[in-house]
Amino acid sequence: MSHSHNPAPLIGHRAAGLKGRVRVPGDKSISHRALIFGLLTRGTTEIEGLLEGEDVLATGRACTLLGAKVERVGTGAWRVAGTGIGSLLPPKGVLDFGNAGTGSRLMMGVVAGHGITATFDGDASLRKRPMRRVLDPLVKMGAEVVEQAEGGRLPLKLAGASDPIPVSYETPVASAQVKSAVLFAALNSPGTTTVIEKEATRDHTEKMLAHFGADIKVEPHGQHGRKITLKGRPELHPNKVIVPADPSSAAFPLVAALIVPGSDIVIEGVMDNPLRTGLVTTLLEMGANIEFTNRRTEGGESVTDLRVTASDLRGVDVPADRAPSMIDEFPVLAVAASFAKGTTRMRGLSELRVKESDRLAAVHAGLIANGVDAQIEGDDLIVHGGAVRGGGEVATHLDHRIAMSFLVMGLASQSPVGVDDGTMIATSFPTFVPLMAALGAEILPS
Ligand SMILES: O=C(O)C1=C[C@@H](OP(=O)(O)O)[C@@H](O)[C@H](O)C1
Ligand SMILES: C=C(OP(=O)(O)O)C(=O)O
Repeated sequence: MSHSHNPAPLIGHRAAGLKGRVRVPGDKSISHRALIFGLLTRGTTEIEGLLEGEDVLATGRACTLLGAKVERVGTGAWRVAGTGIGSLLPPKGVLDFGNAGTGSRLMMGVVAGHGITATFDGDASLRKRPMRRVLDPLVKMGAEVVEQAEGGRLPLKLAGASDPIPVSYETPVASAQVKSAVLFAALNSPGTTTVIEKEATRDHTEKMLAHFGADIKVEPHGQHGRKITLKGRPELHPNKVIVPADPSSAAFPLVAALIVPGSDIVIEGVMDNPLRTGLVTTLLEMGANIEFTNRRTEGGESVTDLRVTASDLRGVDVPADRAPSMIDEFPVLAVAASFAKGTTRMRGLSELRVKESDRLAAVHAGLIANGVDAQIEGDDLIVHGGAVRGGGEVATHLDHRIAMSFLVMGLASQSPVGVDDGTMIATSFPTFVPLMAALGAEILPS
């Protein structure tokens, strides 16, 4: 499927202190999964606080093509009438996931576990991303890759197995998408599947499996890992999903408030699942003023309000084993590090090379374009902070997080920072520009 769009360049201007209270949209990871659980549950699943971003909407369309009735009943309020496990329909069209790695890979797991054939496609960014990491275990479970672009890439056609073979699978990369694809395929398997991860990654699929009544066990494995055991063919029961605010989106106003002098903001109800809080941990080590108030549980996840005031940051060493808990936050951490006193070293970033863009290269290039002294050494990114000149135009390579990170940089640099295209921001945070404006930040078309 060819996607072309008109790039919309944006520019972030130097701001006076940011002020106000905001709530960022629902978590993207949980939103994708909520729709997929709706599809796999017979009966009606109600969702509150769904992220209405392009990535998640693409997953909703795929669920419709696979037989669900997906209905928007209010802002963020959705209803999914599912077919149930084992009863998906063969899709009449291509499953087009646009820019979304998560939607495409999770749905490959769903399709692999059913006796149907589906074609998966996406935009120019998604077509470059590696899919073998999910296809390898799914083929072990009996699925067949009928057609694929070179290197196991999209577009590809996948024929699922009507009786997927239960497996014991150790994920070779720290990836919640790979883990989740195997678990979704295993849902229609006549036996018990085990997934082992050496390093724990976000556990939303596991939590939601339990929430919908599946028989799942999660145990510690080794020093940082987990072993997940799932019994196939459960009868999932419809259960309401309340989606908490996305910590990966909260990261942008959070870093903005730290680096813009005079800022004092509150970001409400941010999910603080410990497998998602690596950025906050790191910023606290850097000397950030972040207060956690009103901690409570929402939709089975712990959430908290974050009060953030402008801070004098200092450079730190970020250990590689923290990377999975902040994998999408490194671009904006690199921006925070640019304003910190001293050097920040972020270790073990190889996975950044296979996101919507090669984020290691894109972040490095953006820093250099704005006068920040930075190097890549192996899989590490090193940023020497201080006053940031700005004035650069950053190539975003169809990557929403690169766009938002450098617009945030422009709010505190000496000269404004431009990005060549802001359209991809709509994939994960469609209200980013107005939300930042409500805090007093000027992000304008250029
Ligand atoms: O499972 C998920 O919802 C996600 C997992 C991560 O990807 P990987 O599994 O490739 O690490 C993350 O980068 C992505 O934004 C969302
Ligand atoms: C990596 C990301 O998403 P995905 O893999 O779903 O495209 C992201 O949102 O930063």
